[in-house]
Amino acid sequence: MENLPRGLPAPPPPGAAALPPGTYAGQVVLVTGGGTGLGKAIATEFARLGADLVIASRRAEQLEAARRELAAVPGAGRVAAAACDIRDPERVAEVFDAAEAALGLPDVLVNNAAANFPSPAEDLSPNAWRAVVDITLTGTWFMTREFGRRHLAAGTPGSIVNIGASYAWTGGPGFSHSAAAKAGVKSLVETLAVEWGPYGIQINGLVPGLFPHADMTEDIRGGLERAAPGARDARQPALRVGAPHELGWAATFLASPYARFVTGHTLVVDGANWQRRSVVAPEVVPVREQLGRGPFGG
Ligand SMILES: CCCCCC(=O)SCCNC(=O)CCNC(=O)[C@H](O)C(C)(C)COP(=O)(O)OP(=O)(O)OC[C@H]1O[C@@H](n2cnc3c(N)ncnc32)[C@H](O)[C@@H]1OP(=O)(O)O
Ligand SMILES: NC(=O)c1ccc[n+]([C@@H]2O[C@H](COP(=O)([O-])OP(=O)(O)OC[C@H]3O[C@@H](n4cnc5c(N)ncnc54)[C@H](OP(=O)(O)O)[C@@H]3O)[C@@H](O)[C@H]2O)c1
Repeated sequence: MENLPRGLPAPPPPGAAALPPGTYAGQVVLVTGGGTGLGKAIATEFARLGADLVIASRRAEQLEAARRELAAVPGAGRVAAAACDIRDPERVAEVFDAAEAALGLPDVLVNNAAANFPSPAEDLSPNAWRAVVDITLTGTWFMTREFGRRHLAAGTPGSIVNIGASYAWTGGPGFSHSAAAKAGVKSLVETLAVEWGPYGIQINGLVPGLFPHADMTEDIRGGLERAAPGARDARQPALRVGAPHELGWAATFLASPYARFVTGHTLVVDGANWQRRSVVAPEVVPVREQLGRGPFGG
């Protein structure tokens, strides 16, 4: 019988936990951007394992809807929502104050919030560059700094997971701002693992491949083949895209007691898609032509 390529097997369905029940019972997990997309999927898997959750992002209404959804996850602990722009270090400190007062100092920080839109590099205004770099890199740093300072002062251990992107290594034509920011985020993982390891603070990166979801911004969705989570995709070695709960499982492992000797590492969950490079590749189409844009935003 002909052995047809089937791609990587589908994961178990949502609802299964990757770690023992209660792994995060009594632990507080703070997820930025936890009200949408992959952040919500990650928060869901921590909730399933008993964590108390804080989700933080700018839009209060959407956060509240997600807070209710997360509180209904079987096994979930308490769930709090904090409206916050992570570009504002004072607001970041207030989120930690509120989290400490309500639930305790977060044991785990997942830096998932980020900003991105496709643009030819030469078209980016100074403000467009700043918006993406300030949210993705500087916002991640403000959250990380606040988490680190509080744990250093308290003498307690903690674990950070930074959500990245594979163009931190490869560069990202059409996403120069986001790729530069994600390279910075990856660099922070490698630096801080060494600086803070002696104090019991772990920090790792987690890179999603293509994980389509309903909350994707129009800008990002427009540049992709529309596909349902886990759908078949003949252009990837896995022959499918990722299912958001697969990323959630990876995050719960990286921050768990079972990964205590793993730090400074960035785990790529993308079915080897980013390795698909060859000296013979599809014909070059300039980014400006791909995006259908004239020079300098015209
Ligand atoms: C490929 C797989 C990787 C996928 C990675 C992701 O999904 S990352 C996650 C994607 N999700 C998100 O990005 C959600 C959050 N995104 C956002 O809030 C927005 O998109 C944002 C990044 C622009 C930030 O919003 P702000 O409210 O801070 O900024 P604001 O709307 O004032 O815009 C700031 C500057 O960016 C410019 N700008 C905004 N969108 C632009 C676009 N599509 N092309 C060019 N420039 C743009 C604006 O004109 C402005 O510059 P001027 O003032 O000069 O006019
Ligand atoms: N989906 C993919 O295929 C893919 C691939 C590679 C990497 N990633 C990475 O995965 C992570 C999640 O992306 P996603 O696909 O789930 O996108 P998303 O749904 O657009 O998530 C971005 C989140 O960040 C929050 N956010 C943005 N700016 C913020 C700010 N200034 N302060 C606080 N929160 C802010 C947003 O909420 P508010 O707008 O309410 O603030 C939103 O919840 C990102 O780090 C992204 O780079 C995703």
